[in-house]
Amino acid sequence: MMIDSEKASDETSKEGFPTEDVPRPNADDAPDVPSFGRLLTLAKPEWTMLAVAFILMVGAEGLGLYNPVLLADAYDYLINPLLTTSERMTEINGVMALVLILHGAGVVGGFFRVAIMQSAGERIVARLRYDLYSSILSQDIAFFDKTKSGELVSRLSSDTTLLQKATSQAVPEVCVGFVKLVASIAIMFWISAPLAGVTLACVFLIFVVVIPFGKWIGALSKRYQDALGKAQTRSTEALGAMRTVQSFAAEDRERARYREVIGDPMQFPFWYPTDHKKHETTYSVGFFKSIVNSGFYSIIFGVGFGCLYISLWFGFKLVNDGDISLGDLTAFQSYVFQIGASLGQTSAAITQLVEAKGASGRVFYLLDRVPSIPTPLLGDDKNDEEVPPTPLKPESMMGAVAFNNVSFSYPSRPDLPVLRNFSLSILPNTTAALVGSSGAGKSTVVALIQRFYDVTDGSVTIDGNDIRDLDVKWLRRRVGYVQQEPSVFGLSVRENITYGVDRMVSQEELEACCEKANAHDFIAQWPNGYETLVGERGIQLSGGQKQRLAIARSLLVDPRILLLDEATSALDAESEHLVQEAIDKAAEGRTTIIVAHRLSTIRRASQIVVVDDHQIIDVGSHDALLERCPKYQDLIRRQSVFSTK
Ligand SMILES: Nc1ncnc2c1ncn2[C@@H]1O[C@H](COP(=O)(O)OP(=O)(O)OP(=O)(O)O)[C@@H](O)[C@H]1O
Repeated sequence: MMIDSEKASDETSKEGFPTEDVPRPNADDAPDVPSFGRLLTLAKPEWTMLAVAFILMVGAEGLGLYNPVLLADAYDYLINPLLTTSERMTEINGVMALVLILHGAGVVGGFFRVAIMQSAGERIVARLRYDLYSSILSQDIAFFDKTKSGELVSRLSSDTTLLQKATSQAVPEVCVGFVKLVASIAIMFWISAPLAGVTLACVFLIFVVVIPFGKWIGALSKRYQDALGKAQTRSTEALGAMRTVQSFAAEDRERARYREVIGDPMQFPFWYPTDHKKHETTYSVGFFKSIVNSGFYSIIFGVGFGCLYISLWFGFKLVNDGDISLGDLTAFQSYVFQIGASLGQTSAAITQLVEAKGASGRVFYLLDRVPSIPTPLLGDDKNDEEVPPTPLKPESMMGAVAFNNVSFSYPSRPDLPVLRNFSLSILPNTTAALVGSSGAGKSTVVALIQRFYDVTDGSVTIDGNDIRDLDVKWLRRRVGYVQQEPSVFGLSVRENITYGVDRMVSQEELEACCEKANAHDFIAQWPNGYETLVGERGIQLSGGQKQRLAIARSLLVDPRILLLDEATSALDAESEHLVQEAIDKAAEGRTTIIVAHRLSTIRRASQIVVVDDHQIIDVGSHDALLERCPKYQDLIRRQSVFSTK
C-alpha cells in the first residue's frame, strides 16, 4: 500500500514518523521519496571520480560526434570532379587517419569512464548496504515484530542494486544523452536548417509517446518489485523452518504458497494471465511489463527509423536541388542515428531512474527511520537526538529490579493490554520465578527489563533508575538473557559462546564458564572441541545442549541480572537435571528472573510471582503460596501430574 504523501505528512510527528495513534508504516508502506538530489548524495564521496568519468564520457562522445563531419568531407572528396584520383586519395587518407585517431581516443576514454563508473557503483552499493544494514540492526524490536525479514532482505539486495545502477550509470547516461542530443541538433541545424526542422518534428513525436510510457513502466516495475518481495518473504520463512515444513510434510503447501505470488504460467496456455485483476503475481505483472517494455522500445525504434526515412527522403530532395552536398546528407543521417541512439540510451536510463525512485523511497525510509528505543549502536548520529542528553551509565549495577504500576500493550496490538498495573520488586542477588498460565505475560516482563519495548504506563527501574534514562548498551551488557529457544549462530562453539564479549577470551576462562553451564563435557567430547561448527541456527545441537550453550554465553558476559525463559519443551531427565544444575550455578551471586515451568526451578526461587490475566495475583514462597493461592495450587497440581507422567 502506498501512502499518500500529503496525508502521511499530516499524520507524522515532527521527526517525520507517524505518531502512535496512527498505524506506523512498515518498510513496505514507505512513501516514495521524490527527490533525485537525495539519490545523488549517495555518491557524494565518489563525486570527484564521477566528475572525471563524466568529463571522459563527454570527451569520448564529443570526439565520436565530430567523426561524421570528417566522413562527410571524405565522401565529398571522393566524388569531387575537380580533383585527380591521387589528390582525392591524399585528402581522404588525411581525413581517415584523423577519424581513426579520434576513434581510438574515444575508445580509451570510454574504457576509463566505464571502469570508473562501475567501480564507483560498487563503492556506492557496498556503503549503502552497510548503512542500511546498520540502520535495520538499530531498529527497535517492535519494528521487527511488524516487518518481515524477507522484505528487509529484498531492500538490502534488489533495491540497493537499483540505486547503484541509478547513481553510477543512469544519471551520467541521462546527462550525456542530453548533451549529445543538443550537440547533434546544433550540428544538424548547421548542416541544413530545413532538414533539421523536419527531423526534429519527428523527434518531438517520440517524446510525446515516451513520457506516459515511462510512467507506466515505472508503476509496473514497482508492482513487480513488491510481488517479488512477497515471494522472497514466503521463501525465507519456509527455508528458515525446514524442519517444521518437512515434519508436517508441508512441502506442497509451501510450493503452493510460493506459486501463489510467483504465479503459474502453465495455467495460461495463451500466456495472458486471465486472473491478473483478482490476483497480482510476479508473472502477471511481469507479463504486462514485458509487453509494455516491448511496446515502449518498438515505438521508440519504429518512430525513430520512420523519422530517419522521412528525413532521408527530404534530404535526397535537398541534394538533388543542390542545397546540400551528398557528404552533408550522410553526416546528417549519422546525427539522426546519434539522436536515435541517445534517445534509446536515455530512455533506458530514465526507466532505471524511475525504478530507482520507488526503491529509494523504501531504502531511505529505512535509512532514516529513528527507532522508538535508542539503539545500542555507538557513534550513530541519527540516534543522538533521540537519546536523552546524558543517558545514565552508573559505575556499577546492584541488580535491584522494580516494576512500578506498569501497564503495557505491544505496539503492534495497542488495544490488547498485556500487563495491567503490574508492580513487583526483586532484591539484588535473589531469584524470582514468574509462573502463570500461557499468555499471562511472563515473557513480556522479561522483554521489558531488557527494554525491548517501552512501558505504556508506569516505570521499570533498576537500582532505582528508570531504565528509559539508562544507556541502552550499558543496560543490555549487564543483563544476560537465555531464551526459551536459544538462538545459536552457524559458527563454531567458541564463536557462539564469546558472541556477547568484545575482548579476547582465554581457553581457561571459556572452559570454566562452560563447566559452570554444564556444557564443557559435551563440547570436549567432540573431535574438534570448541572449534566444532554447530550448523545453521545450531541445527547439530540437541535442545538441552543449546540451552547450556546459551547459559554459557550469558555467563561469559557476567551479567548482574540474568533472565531465563525456561523451555517448555520437555527434556529427558538427564538433560533436565544438567540444565537445572547449570541454571542453579548461573543464578549464584546475581539477580535472576526465571520464567519457570518446572517444579524443580520454581521451588528453588526466593520469591515466586504468580501472574494471571495480565496481573500479579500473588507473590511469596512456595510453601506460603501453596497454602493460600488457589491459582498456584492449580498450577502446581498440573505441574506435578506432568512430572509424575
Ligand atoms: N511481539 C508481540 N507482539 C504482540 N503481541 C505479543 C507479542 N509477544 C507476545 N504477545 C502477546 O502478549 C501476551 C503475553 O505473551 P507472553 O509471551 O508474555 O506470555 P507468557 O506468559 O510468557 O506465555 P508462555 O508461558 O506461553 O510463554 C499474549 O497474549 C501474546 O499473544
